[in-house]
Amino acid sequence: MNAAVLQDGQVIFGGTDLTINQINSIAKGHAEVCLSEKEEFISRINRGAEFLDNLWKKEGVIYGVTTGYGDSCTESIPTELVEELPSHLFTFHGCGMGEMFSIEQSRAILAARIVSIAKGFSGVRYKLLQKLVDLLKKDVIPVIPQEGSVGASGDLTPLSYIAAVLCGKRKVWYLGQQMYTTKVFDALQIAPLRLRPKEGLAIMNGTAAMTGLACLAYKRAEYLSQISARITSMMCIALQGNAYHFDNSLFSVKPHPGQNQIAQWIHEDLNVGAAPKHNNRLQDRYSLRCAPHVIGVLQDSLPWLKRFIDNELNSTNDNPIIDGENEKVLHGGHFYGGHIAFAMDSLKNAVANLADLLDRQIAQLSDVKFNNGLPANLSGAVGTRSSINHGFKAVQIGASAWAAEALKQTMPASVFSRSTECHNQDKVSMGTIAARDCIRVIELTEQVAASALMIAWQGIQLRIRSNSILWNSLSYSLKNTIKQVSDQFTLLEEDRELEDALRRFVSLIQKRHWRLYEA
Ligand SMILES: N[C@@H](Cc1ccc(O)cc1)C(=O)O
Repeated sequence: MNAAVLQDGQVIFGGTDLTINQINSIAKGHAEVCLSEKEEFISRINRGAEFLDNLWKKEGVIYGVTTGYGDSCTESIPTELVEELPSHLFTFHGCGMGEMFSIEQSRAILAARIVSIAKGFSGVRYKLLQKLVDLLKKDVIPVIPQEGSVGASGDLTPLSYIAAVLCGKRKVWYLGQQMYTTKVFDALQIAPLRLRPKEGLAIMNGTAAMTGLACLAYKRAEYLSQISARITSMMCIALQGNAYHFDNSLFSVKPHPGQNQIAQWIHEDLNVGAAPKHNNRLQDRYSLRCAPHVIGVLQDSLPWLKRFIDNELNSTNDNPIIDGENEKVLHGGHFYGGHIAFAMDSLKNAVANLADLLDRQIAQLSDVKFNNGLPANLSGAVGTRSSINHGFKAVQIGASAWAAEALKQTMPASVFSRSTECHNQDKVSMGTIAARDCIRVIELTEQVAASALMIAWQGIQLRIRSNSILWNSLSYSLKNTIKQVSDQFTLLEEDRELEDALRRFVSLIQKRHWRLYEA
């Protein structure tokens, strides 16, 4: 990877926990990755693999090594076929369907799997970890179809694409293209690996697909919470709303810290002092007045969501657990992604509520019945020209469609558990479906936020043009965002196609371009 873009420094796998931010940096190709070369780490990893080898020689039976997988564990594998077993595992799971995960998402998934295996309880060789890290280093990224995981025997099918690629099979992303793995391996002189008995299972039997996605979703949601607060402030100015709805003493009696934080940010943006003794101003509609109560649900959820994701990311999500130190093989269900499933089901609900909130704010601002004297659909056309111009009418309709589509995706996935694999997997998490839904909800909400930002900016510009607000009365933070939008967008006077501008705004949200709050 180009050294010039490695702005986030180095990330070392092995020995320490990784953060959600580090997974995001790796996904974006902004971090240089390496594997710990500490003697103690290398020997701890290898001890697990050696212990397994010795145990196999001594006892002759180890689940997933000398037996079939899952419900087929009663099948014992003749010694001469044991070596072939791992390649059967990734081969029969080569049945993923649907769209492919993006390169960014696939890097996050690969990185999440390495974090888990590097905990040292998966019974693999150090060499396998080296090979996995090498893929990231050389940016040779497995192509992974999105569909086919129930999220509780691990993400078996998606992760089979990582195992297969290590062995030189299937396809990889390289230089932005999908290419056959053999071709890229030949060109880069990467030798395919032959998996040792437990190694196929170690790569596949965990929650890395949903967890990698969860790390990406978390970062985007965190930003959406902040930008929704900033947009609400702009909407409040444009609608000439009641700034005292965000007063500090009002919020001191409702002690949700995240909700208070949002109210405080909006209050500071609005540049007003403490509420007067008696406030005659009318109460605004809920999408303004209750904005901290809606955005606050997400803001207050971020800490526990982070804890769930951090813990899953830095866990050994595998089975069986190989404890080389104490020479134990522990059988359990650590491939079960219940925490990520619940986190993603919850996150998509909280985020979709932002789409809904912003869509309602847009509706108020576009409608002359509610917008306190602004033109219909925020059109900036004047004189007779205003009769043929329709301003943001279609963008408002679009925002309603995106909000509805986001809300429609909030059905929890985790409640759709179904018994599968001959009733061995009779309760599963569906966490990967939850994470994919969550990403989609986030995408749609970013579209609504992009429209809301544009429309709120137009509302403020129209107020400035008609002298109903003064530029100098605005807070530093609002002026800053308004200037940033002015660099990207000019006042909508005559109707024009807004698709390109909207797409640019969405991408600027994803790049965290808009300067928001110091949390
Ligand atoms: N997750 C199962 C293993 C398994 C692997 C592949 C399968 O197709 C099914 C089950 C376990 O550890 O018990």
